[in-house]
Amino acid sequence: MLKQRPFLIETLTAIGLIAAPFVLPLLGFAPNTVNRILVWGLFGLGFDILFGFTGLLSFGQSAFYGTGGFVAAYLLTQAGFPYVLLALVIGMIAAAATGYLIGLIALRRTGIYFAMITVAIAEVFFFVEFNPLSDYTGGENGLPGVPTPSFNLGFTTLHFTTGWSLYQFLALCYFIGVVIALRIVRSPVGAIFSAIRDNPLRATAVGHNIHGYKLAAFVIAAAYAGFAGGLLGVLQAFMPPDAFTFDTSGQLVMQTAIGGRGTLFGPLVGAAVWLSLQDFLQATLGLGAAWKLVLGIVFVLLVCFLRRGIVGGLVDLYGLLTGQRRKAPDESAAQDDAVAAEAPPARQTAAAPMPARQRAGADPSGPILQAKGLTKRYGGLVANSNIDFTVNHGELRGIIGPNGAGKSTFFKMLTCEVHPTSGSIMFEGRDITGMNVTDVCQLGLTKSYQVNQLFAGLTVRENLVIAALSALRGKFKLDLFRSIDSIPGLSEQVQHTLELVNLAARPDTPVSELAYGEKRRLEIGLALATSPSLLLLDEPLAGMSPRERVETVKLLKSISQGRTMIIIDHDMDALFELAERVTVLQEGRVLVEGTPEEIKNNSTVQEAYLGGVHGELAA
Ligand SMILES: Nc1ncnc2c1ncn2[C@@H]1O[C@H](COP(=O)(O)OP(=O)(O)OP(=O)(O)O)[C@@H](O)[C@H]1O
Repeated sequence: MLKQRPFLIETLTAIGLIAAPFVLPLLGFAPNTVNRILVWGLFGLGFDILFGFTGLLSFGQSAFYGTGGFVAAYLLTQAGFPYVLLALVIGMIAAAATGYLIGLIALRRTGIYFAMITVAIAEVFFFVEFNPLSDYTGGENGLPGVPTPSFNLGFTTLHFTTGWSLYQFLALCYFIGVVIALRIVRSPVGAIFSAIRDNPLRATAVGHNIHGYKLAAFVIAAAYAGFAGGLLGVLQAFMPPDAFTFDTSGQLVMQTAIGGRGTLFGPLVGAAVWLSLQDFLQATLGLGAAWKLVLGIVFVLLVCFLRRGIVGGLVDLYGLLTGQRRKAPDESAAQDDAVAAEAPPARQTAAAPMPARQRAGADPSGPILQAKGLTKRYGGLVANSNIDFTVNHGELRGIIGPNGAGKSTFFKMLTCEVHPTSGSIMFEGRDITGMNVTDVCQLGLTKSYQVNQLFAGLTVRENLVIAALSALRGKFKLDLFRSIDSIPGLSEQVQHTLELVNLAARPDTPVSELAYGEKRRLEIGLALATSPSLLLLDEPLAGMSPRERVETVKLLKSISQGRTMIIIDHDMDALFELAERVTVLQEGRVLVEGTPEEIKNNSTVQEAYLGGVHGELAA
């Protein structure tokens, strides 16, 4: 998430764009090169929202660049449409609509399969442009005669023709593009984009409809591409057919990687490097087609030694100088969980319990959760068998069982991460069997994970913001231009959670710099920030030192006030101290259920644990 410094980046961008015609010629930049850089930069703004912020690597942006470009060029050259700006906007809308339809298909897959689908779709567009639609697109000849814009102001007419004159129009378009992109990445939607990039599984689990948000990012990128495609036709007075080629998509990806993804300005800087190198190596040194060899070497060096690109490298350098270095998401992820340093002891929190969600009509004295006959089979393996399980409002239930007893699978079924083979789950009187994890979280049932599932590239506060946004905004809302700070109750809820999990002293610390115990507390905080009425904790004490365990048990006690919780853990002493009732699972079945005292003295339970933690039980 970009830091909220109102208008600073916008002001610097405006100054840069105004100064460019005076400074860049001194550095040897021709106006046409600068104009091409601006078009690529605008194209890249949308792509960076998709790739840099949302983590979706598309190799098919040429499809939208070409669509927007050819729609605008067709209107202006073939259909006699006189308004250049309006034609550009229509082209942009056509590209966005195309992006919506393609996104519906491509986003059904993730990772490399998503990327492959985008390549295939771009190839289809290239074919369609050349063959069935060649009457409209000009086929291999493209569409010549695209006019430049002029605006009649009544008392005078402004003409933007070529060179620095056209630059003014392109610079204004780029500036508006930057302002819109900044609004988007600073909005709640922008925050959720970053969460999807860092950990889509957890973004889903804290209650966000990530498919909807990914589609939004895809459409935004397509809209930017469409507008930039239209500008290409205006810039060249000709809409070239190669706008649709794979080279266009590939060049955009490389420019973004060179300039720095997730920075918005990376694609512009990457385009400046690419185009100036091209001009210098081809024209000045006369290397011809061999210039790409040099470019390839530059690209490899940059990717190896400046992983966050030029802009990312500069941001890191600034961070180093000012002591606020932010690690790249993948860099953080690599270090996540490798840090098992001893955490500072947790103080017992003074924060009052956060209000849990209460469904209208729910009986606050009866059962909040009822599972009947819950069975889960993985092929021939029965992980859970015919489990009947009831938890009442306000109860703190413990679940124990030897390794492989089926505890985590049981939790996964309750939160609808996996669907039961048979049986049913009622939550607050509603049948949630077969629902998805996002909807169940929105109803007020969520869990903290056995293995940390944090947003590794974000800070502690930003992590909690992602979770709190789901409770405050629902699973999907397109408030693209709203400042995240303007959401009522958000900062209070985040602050409250920070205090509850004793991380109020480290809100701006990146996740990668947290000690292991702190990460575990943040893991619990992520679940808590969604305001659940039933909170499941899967081994919250796992991997903690004895001192951390004692402190975390205190923390769990304070969290449990006014909340219903189910805790799985192997630490019997801790669980017997916390829970009012304990359910023992063995080989996927409920072995016995009772008060901690009854469980401790139960001979069947002791039998189940013989050779394991029998001593602990007897203690
Ligand atoms: N996705 C899966 N595919 C196949 N088998 C699975 C899957 N998930 C769990 N199992 C199997 O189901 C059984 C129960 O696993 P589960 O993780 O629920 O146990 P657990 O009690 O949580 O264990 P632990 O205490 O070690 O975390 C195990 O035999 C496990 O190998």
